[in-house]
Amino acid sequence: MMLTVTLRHAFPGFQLDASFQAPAGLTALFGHSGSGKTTVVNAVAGLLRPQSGRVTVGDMVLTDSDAGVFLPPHRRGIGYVFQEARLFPHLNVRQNLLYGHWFTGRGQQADLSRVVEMLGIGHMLSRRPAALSGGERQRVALGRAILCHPRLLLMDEPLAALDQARKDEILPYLERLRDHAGLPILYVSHSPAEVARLATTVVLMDKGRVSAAGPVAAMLSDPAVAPLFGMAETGAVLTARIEAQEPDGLTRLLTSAGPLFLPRIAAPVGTGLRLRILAQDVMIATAPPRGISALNVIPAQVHDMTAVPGGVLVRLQAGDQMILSRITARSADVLGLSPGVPVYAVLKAVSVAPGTIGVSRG
Ligand SMILES: Nc1ncnc2c1ncn2[C@@H]1O[C@H](COP(=O)(O)OP(=O)(O)OP(=O)(O)O)[C@@H](O)[C@H]1O
Repeated sequence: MMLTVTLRHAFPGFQLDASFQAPAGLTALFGHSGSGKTTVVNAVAGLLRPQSGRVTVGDMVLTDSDAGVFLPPHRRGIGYVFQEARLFPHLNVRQNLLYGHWFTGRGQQADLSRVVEMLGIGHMLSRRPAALSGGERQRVALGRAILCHPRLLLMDEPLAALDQARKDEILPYLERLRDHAGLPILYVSHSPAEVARLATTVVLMDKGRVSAAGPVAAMLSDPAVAPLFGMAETGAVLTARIEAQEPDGLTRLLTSAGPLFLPRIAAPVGTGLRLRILAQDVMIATAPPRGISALNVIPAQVHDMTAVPGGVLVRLQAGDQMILSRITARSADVLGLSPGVPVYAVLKAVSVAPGTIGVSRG
């Protein structure tokens, strides 16, 4: 199932001209305030009729200006999750989940059980929303959206109103949804950390246009794109698999670039992970360093170098993955770096915060 979007719409002083595709998985719509994200979401939802455009999910046409098609919001089969959960305060969790479902059959029961289990909300079914934390309320809102059997989920900054602890609590459920629901999720976010952890596809918006779009790992390691997330947030995403839990408290990971050691990650051997490695945490050496505390020394090759404010962003090819490192121009010069030069990327084990590590299927 794929969402395809082509939109043209003019407001006084603002022109939207955006096209992108969102495959199954989570597509993050990312961009500055005023870049047009909400306008895109409204047009996909059917709240804004674009002056011209076409929106389809699978073989279902939601909007087609040429053919005069414009389905109203309630006929689009879209599940919504907003910043605030918007649950009914007088209904308990179970009633909130089932709101809008008329018939009670065995299929529906099985559905409910599956969703309740996926979101870990079984123990709160008889509680009212007032007795839930913000994160728990958002899980119920997710459940309600899925139980309507949507073709597409629209999420507009669903974590923005939560503190970090509540965000951490709900992120694993969003990962499960992304990996198991089998439908496109269009997810508006301002947070590079969320995009790095959750997105399958990233669509970058700038002044009403799509300035770049593609798979998350390629997007976040692209020197032309990464700095737009902010220099301190610039970093590549690596996929890895837990290979062993070591007796001294480290977890040994396998990546295509070689082994990686991080402080204990509480997940079973074999679990697929997604690691966000910030460019400012990666050092470069031209010979294998000795007598150094950093545990991770990854053989790599300079792919390209881009001048950025305060230094140079070096893209390193390690195995079939890309790592970014931000160093000063002087260091780049002293090391004699240029494309093709073999190097070692050096990473402190503790620089990858446990809360930023994502779990992915496969
Ligand atoms: N109904 C409207 N009438 C006129 N201008 C509008 C209307 N809706 C949006 N705009 C303009 O379109 C531009 C894009 O707005 P939009 O809300 O889509 O941006 P955004 O990327 O979602 O921003 P934010 O991250 O702040 O929510 C803005 O300049 C806004 O003022």
